[in-house]
Amino acid sequence: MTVQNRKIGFIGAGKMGSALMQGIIKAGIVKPENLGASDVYEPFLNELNSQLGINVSTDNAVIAQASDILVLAVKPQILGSVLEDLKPYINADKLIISIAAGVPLATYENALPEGTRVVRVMPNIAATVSEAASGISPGKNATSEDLKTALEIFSAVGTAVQVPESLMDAVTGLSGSGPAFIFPVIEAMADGAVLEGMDRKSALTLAAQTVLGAAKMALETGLHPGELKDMVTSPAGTTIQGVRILEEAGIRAAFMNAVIKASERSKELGKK
Ligand SMILES: NC(=O)C1=CN([C@@H]2O[C@H](COP(=O)(O)OP(=O)(O)OC[C@H]3O[C@@H](n4cnc5c(N)ncnc54)[C@H](O)[C@@H]3O)[C@@H](O)[C@H]2O)C=CC1
Ligand SMILES: O=C(O)[C@@H]1CCC=N1
Repeated sequence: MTVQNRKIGFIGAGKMGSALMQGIIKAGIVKPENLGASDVYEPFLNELNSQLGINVSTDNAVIAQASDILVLAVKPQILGSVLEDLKPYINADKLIISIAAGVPLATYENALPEGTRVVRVMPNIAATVSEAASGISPGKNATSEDLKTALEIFSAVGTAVQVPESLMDAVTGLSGSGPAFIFPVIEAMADGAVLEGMDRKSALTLAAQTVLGAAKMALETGLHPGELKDMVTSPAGTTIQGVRILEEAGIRAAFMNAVIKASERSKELGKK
């Protein structure tokens, strides 16, 4: 069964919930009238209702009852109380998809009624522009159809891969948090060009397109990133001078450590 004609509800319509809803509507896999969202903050709901034409409510129970697929998009820290509130409205006919960082599948399976079908997903904010990178792990009661459903939803807003649950914290540190590691790179590279005299708008356009182009080459050529770097660095040229500066600054260790630290924080959030 495809997701078309099934009702998808979001509990939490903040940054990630609304990014996903925008991406899903843009992809056309679900009609706005089959999409719903609840949040404690009414202005977010009003905006989504007027921009996307989806159903909204400040009552989680209303959205939970109306949905075949329920996406949990609230902070991990409040998930426990949200699961308690939702419990009376959940049964084995509904598929629960959670995007909360760190929280293990077992937490949902233990908190919700016996047999509840849960899939854990870690997407990223680029769902807004249909370029999310998502890791997906099905829970013990999820069927192969449920996994297909999750893959269909998250492939519609970018690229989605199934990963063992043991790697979900690594997915969180890498692609979940990753956009926030790259935005400062774009900003800082643009700053360099501004310092050289370029206007800010052109500098940001060129910096962002450079990141996009490099990412596309890595994905489409399948070449090792080191080989791609070698294609740019002419002997005694400009690039190798910049590469040396980045290596002196410890850029590789900095990025590795950022991913590791974020993954560790994901593990910590899951223990609460
Ligand atoms: N922001 C991101 O890039 C990503 C976030 N996530 C996960 O998505 C989840 C949401 O994160 P964000 O959207 O960034 O946070 P956010 O703070 O923007 O959104 C959370 C929303 O939940 C609402 N909320 C609070 N209590 C509620 C309740 N009792 N019932 C219903 N709604 C309630 C808030 O008003 C808020 O709009 C988190 O679990 C996070 O780990 C996952 C991947 C990427
Ligand atoms: O920072 C966070 O906790 C969330 C999870 C991944 C991206 N944002």
